[in-house]
Amino acid sequence: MLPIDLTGKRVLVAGVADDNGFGWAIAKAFAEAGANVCVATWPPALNIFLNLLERGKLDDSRQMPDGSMLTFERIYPLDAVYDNLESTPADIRENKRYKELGDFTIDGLAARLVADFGEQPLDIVFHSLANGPEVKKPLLEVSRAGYLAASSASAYSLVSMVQRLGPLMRPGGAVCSLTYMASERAIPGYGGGMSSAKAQLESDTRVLAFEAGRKWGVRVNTISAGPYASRAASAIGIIDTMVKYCAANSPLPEELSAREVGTTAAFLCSPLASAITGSTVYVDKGYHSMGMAVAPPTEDRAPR
Ligand SMILES: NC(=O)c1ccc[n+]([C@@H]2O[C@H](COP(=O)([O-])OP(=O)(O)OC[C@H]3O[C@@H](n4cnc5c(N)ncnc54)[C@H](O)[C@@H]3O)[C@@H](O)[C@H]2O)c1
Repeated sequence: MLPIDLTGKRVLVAGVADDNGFGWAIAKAFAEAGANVCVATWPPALNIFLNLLERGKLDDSRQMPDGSMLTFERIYPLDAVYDNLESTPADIRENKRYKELGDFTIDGLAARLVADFGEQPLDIVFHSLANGPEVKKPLLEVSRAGYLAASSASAYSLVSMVQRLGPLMRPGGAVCSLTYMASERAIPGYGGGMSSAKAQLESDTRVLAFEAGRKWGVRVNTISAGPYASRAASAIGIIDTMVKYCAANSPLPEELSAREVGTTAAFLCSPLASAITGSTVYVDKGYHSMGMAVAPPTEDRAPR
């Protein structure tokens, strides 16, 4: 057998706050491949996530195929909009959800990883986070602040993470993120400048792959996932329509599962993918390859 074997590797998955999103499925796939998994969680969602875990509400989702339970080596607070505490606005540092957490910035995350595990603590960094406060607004109505906030949380966060975590990665390391096809085709309803942020993320993936490859031997890729009804995606307001439309019109006429994104992530970040870098890899049942809709989603033509 040709195994995806990540035994002895440490992964950081940034953007896990429940068991509904891609981040959870990705963390689980890495754990199934034998990696030690740390996660980083947005401070406003951290307490709820810790409570769900403590009260056993996520135990069903924590079940691993071998009968063991998914465990995280560490759960770090992270607001990926902030690079260091000095440049973080006082109202955030003083906010009740943030002030007891220590350094929740990307610099703080890097420092905690070094304090907990030593100088080169990481093999894999997975960026599974995005935020667009005006995502429901069409681009024609998006404010400058909303557009820049989407870019900051959803695109520059990756650049900053590679800048700060790249030096902590062991040789053969891999970085990966999640993008969406709205970066290259117009998807009505995916607003707020999020389409622009995803275009930045994909372009940055190519440039970071070159720079981080030459500097640290680290690979950088992004997975372009099909629509999936996570918590963040539900905020768009039309995610169910997007999921049904894609399932009805894809070469593989079925809904995408988070696990399919997780297993691709495990492969892409494993030594089996050692020659893949700078790529946008579609995990969308082939929808990106279509040039014409087959049919609108209707009740009698429901996806399998
Ligand atoms: N769900 C989809 O249809 C879809 C499709 C393609 C790509 N994606 C991408 O997948 C990634 C994961 O999203 P998801 O759909 O699994 O939803 P999700 O809600 O599970 O994940 C988004 C995470 O980002 C976190 N987050 C938001 N702002 C943050 C910040 N400033 N700092 C740190 N964390 C922050 C949230 O707390 C949440 O945990 C995102 O990049 C998203 O754009 C999603």
